[in-house]
This record gives sequence, C-alpha cells and structure tokens, in this order.
Amino acid sequence: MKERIQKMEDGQDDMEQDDLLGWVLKHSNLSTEQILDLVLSLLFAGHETSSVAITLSIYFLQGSPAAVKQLQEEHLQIARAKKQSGEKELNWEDYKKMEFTQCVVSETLRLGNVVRFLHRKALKDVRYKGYDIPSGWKVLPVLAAVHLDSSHFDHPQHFNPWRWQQQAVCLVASGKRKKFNIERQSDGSPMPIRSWCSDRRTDVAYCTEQNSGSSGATNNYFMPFGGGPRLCAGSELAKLEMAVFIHHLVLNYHWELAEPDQAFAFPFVDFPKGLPIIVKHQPLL
Ligand code: HEM
Repeated sequence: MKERIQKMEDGQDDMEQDDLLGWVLKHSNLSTEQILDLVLSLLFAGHETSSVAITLSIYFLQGSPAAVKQLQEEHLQIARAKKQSGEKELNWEDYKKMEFTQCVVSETLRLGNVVRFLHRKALKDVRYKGYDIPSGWKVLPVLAAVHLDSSHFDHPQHFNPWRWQQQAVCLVASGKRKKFNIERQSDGSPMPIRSWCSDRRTDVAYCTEQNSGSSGATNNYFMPFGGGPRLCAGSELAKLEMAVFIHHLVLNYHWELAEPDQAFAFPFVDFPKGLPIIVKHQPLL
C-alpha cells in the first residue's frame, strides 16, 4: 500500500493500478487499517471460500454420476429455452429454475464445510447446558460437527444432494406416512400439492408440505454461512457463483480426477495436490 501511495504521489499511476486497491486509495477516505481489512476480507472471506466451495463441488460430483446427469438435464432445459428465445446471458429467472443445483450447492457446503468453525468471545459469564463459560473465554462453535451429525442428517458422510429436495409428507391409504418429491410446473415453480397428490396418486389421502432442507435460510442444523448479525455478507453471491459455474461445467465439460486427491480439513479445507483433473470439452448443446 505504501508503494502504491508513493507511486500515486510521484505521478507514476498507470492502468495497472486501476484495481480495487487503487480505487479505494483514490476515492475513499478510509483509514489505512480499514483499507487493509477490506482488501484482506475480499481475498479471504470472498475469494478463497467460494473457490474452495467450487473445487469441492467438482470433487463430490465426479463421485456422483447420477447427480451430474440430473444437473445436465436441469441445465439443458434452461439452455434450450434460452436458445429458443434468442437470449444468451443467464438471468435471475434462470437462476430460480436451478432447483436441483441448489440441492447440490447445499450438500457441497454441508459435507465440505468450507468454514469449519467460528470465533467468538464470551463477553460475560455464561452458563450453557451445564457448562460455565467465563467472561473473556474464546468459544469456537464447530459448524462442521453439526453438519456431520447423524442425528440431523442420515448417513452424514455421504454426498446426497437429494436430501435437500422439497418434499411433501403424505398420509397414504395404508395409513402410513410417505415422503414424495414435490412436482414442478414447466416454469420450475412447485405444483400445488392438491393438483398432484389427489389426482395422480390414488394412495394419497392427505398431504402436508414439508421442506426437507433449506438451501437459503439458516437453521440450527445448517449454517455454512454462520448466522445472526454476523451472517456471511456474501452468502447469496457465493451460491450464485457456484450455480453459474456448475451450469457451464455440466453443459460443456466432462471431467475426472487426474490422480487420487481428497480434501484435507485442518485448519482450512484444501486439497493437498490441488485436485488435478482431466477435462474434456464435450458440449451438450
Ligand atoms: C462458499 C463461500 C462462503 C462461505 C462458506 C462463507 C462463510 C462465511 C461464514 C461462516 C462467515 C461468518 C463468520 C463469523 O460469524 O465469524 C462469513 C462472514 C463473512 N463473509 Fe463469507 N463465506 C463465503 C463467501 C463469501 C463471499 C463470496 C463474500 C464476499 C464477496 C463473503 C464475505 C463475507 C464477509 C464480509 C463476512 C463478515 C460478515 C460480518 O462479520 O459482518 N463471503 N462467511
């Protein structure tokens, strides 16, 4: 930063400097410390996290051909509709149709645990579930422990994006409760339960909608972006980045691991070999 400031003062400011750091130095009145915090936050909070998350999705998906196939179908439908209407760029409406992709994103974040734990400090003495936490002690809530807890997720070590699909719990003729995936209309919106449960399934007596997982909101069992007032500021952007990446990946490429590698999780998630993959250009459209 000092070098930059010196260059600016010496009038040696060129286009190479025309980046975030250059912009804040020129146009803001933030302190040096605030600028440093901003740049570091964007690099580590904003870049490392989403790139690791995307890497994890590549890794998990190569082990789940059924998920790749379902993604391809979802994205082909979107891409075909765009081609027909002569549009090119993805837009918000397309993103909203990426239902199964959201399941893949949630499952990647649950199993991958990009941010494994948070840092907190007790500001006063706290008694929690029989434990005394003295004021000033550091508390590390371990998000990964919740995401991999078998009392919240069946077979928690298994990559299963279908667990996030919206489901309806229905009472069937035999008197048992059964889960059904909610059917979708051509625009991707959920079909009213009544229209598919009673007309098409004679065994369904009564239905109550239930969301088996939540891809967006935080709940106590799924909080890859933290929660409360310090909820990740980039959570929606991160999910969008992942979805757009997956869109182009499954529509255009086939990939496999070049050599065995697996995520290593301490203290930060990373692949020791950098997850080398062999990529073939295989456009589906
Ligand atoms: C998959 C990607 C991401 C994950 C898993 C993630 C996770 C998190 C988590 C768990 C926190 C809360 C930290 C805490 O409570 O102590 C957080 C905070 C934050 N994240 Fe993200 N993040 C991701 C992507 C991004 C992106 C893309 C940006 C910005 C472009 C971003 C910006 C921030 C900022 C500024 C905070 C601090 C919010 C505050 O303290 O008020 N993150 N992130």
